[in-house]
Amino acid sequence: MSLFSFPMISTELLPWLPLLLLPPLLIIFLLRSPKNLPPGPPRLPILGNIHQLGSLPHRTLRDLSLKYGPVITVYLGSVRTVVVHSPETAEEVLKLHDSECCTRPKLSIAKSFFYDGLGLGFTRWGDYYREVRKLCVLELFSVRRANSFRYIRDEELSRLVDSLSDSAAAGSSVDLTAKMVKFVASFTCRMAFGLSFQGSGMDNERFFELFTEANTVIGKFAAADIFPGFGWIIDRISGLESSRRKSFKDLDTFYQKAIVAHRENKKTEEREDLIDVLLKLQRQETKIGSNRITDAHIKAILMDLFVAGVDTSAISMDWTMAELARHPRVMKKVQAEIRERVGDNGIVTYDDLEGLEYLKMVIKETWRLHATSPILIPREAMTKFKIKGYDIYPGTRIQVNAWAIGRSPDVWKDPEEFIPERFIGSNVDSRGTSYELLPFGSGRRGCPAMNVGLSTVEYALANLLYHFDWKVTEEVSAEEIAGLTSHRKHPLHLVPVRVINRKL
Ligand code: HEM
Repeated sequence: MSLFSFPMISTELLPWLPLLLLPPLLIIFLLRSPKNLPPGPPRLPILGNIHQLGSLPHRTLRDLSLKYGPVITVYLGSVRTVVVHSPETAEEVLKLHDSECCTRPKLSIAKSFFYDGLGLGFTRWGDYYREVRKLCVLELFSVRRANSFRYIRDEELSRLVDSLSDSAAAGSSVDLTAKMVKFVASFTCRMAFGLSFQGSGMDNERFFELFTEANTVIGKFAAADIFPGFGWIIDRISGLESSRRKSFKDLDTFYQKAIVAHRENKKTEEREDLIDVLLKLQRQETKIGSNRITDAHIKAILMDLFVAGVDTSAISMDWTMAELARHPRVMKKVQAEIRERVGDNGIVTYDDLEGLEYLKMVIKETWRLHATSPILIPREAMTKFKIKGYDIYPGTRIQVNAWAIGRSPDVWKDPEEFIPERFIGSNVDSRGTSYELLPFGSGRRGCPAMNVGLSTVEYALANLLYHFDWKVTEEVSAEEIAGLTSHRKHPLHLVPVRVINRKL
């Protein structure tokens, strides 16, 4: 046999070839398949564990963790996902190994809705991400900038209180859920776009509609993210792809018109809004990484701001008011605190907020029971590391079950009860340094705008509780529906009773 000829296999052996190849293939498979993974439930081919997760995955995952331990592996289709369920393991992910798993997985929504990773929330880790986050934190979410928009929050709050006062005078019940979403959305719209625009046919009402549509589309589960290769076909057949495309196109057109209106000086609001800030940076040829700021960058940042900022703040207010309606003792106590501090000044000011200790406990207790983002936004491991001794391999998706940690009997006494007093003398903080309570996440991917979120929620709630008593005329349910965020299932209907008569 020449040195370069292939060894010949006798023709009688050919039918047995598959059988002969099986043992070496099996050995290769076993050697290559990852070892020492966190435990988890058995999975089905193709589907993985997706059929077990149900409509409220944070609850199902918590139940699985009771059986398998605080770190579990589940498969979303073919995507290996590790979910952690205790403060210690959350700290391992968000602090100890933060730098090794601070990227986001490549999700289809990032490409189709978030300008292919030009924004923040769904952008992969890297130089670009670091630069865009720095720009947002310094220029858009700073305390100084937040303070410059206080007047908008005041005006929108005054509008909300006036409309609630009208309902109070008529003795009629209001859909407080809708009113609070509208309050946050209007505030955010004015902060980003200014009050109104001339000649372009757009207004904040229209944007509000577009935004509501977008939230529905974004919350929907995409097959492309768990069945790489063929999931996109399912999304196309189910109509998800086309509804995402339509919603994106509508918002993109809206943002573009807003940018052009600003360039042409057609906005009516005198004061500087966020588009002004971003356009100024564009004119100054400021760079994000090696790129000059384009309109696409500005639109991507606006998209993040609306998607990440409006829903989360409004949901936090909604759950708090619902829990207060369900717990009259706590409602009375928090109102007494606010009214005693503010007296007949006619408005709760930002300075008053500092002294409202019980209100802060009420909000924390609400976030403990109802994490706005129950399993946070997924991360992805970039290197191999260990959590609680288990091996986490690059490419593994990682989720932190903040909802389960908030209800863990290992962490909290009477975890299912709404007892704000549990925070008296406790140093558990909501800003991402206490892993028992993670309303804003933590680490490199934690919420970059928590100051804006916290002050909106505290300020609005303090004033709603100062100006009105709230009569409960129907059962207030704590049922939830989960998407990217966790909403209450039924709108909150309460009857406002005006108690402080001085106008804002
Ligand atoms: C009470 C209000 C808010 C709550 C409870 C909240 C909560 C969160 C949570 C849980 C995350 C995910 C953190 C993680 O995965 O570790 C997040 C991320 C984010 N939030 Fe907030 N948020 C609020 C307000 C806001 C506001 C007002 C804005 C913008 C104006 C905003 C912008 C963002 C952005 C851009 C991200 C993505 C960060 C990244 O991936 O790098 N949030 N927020």
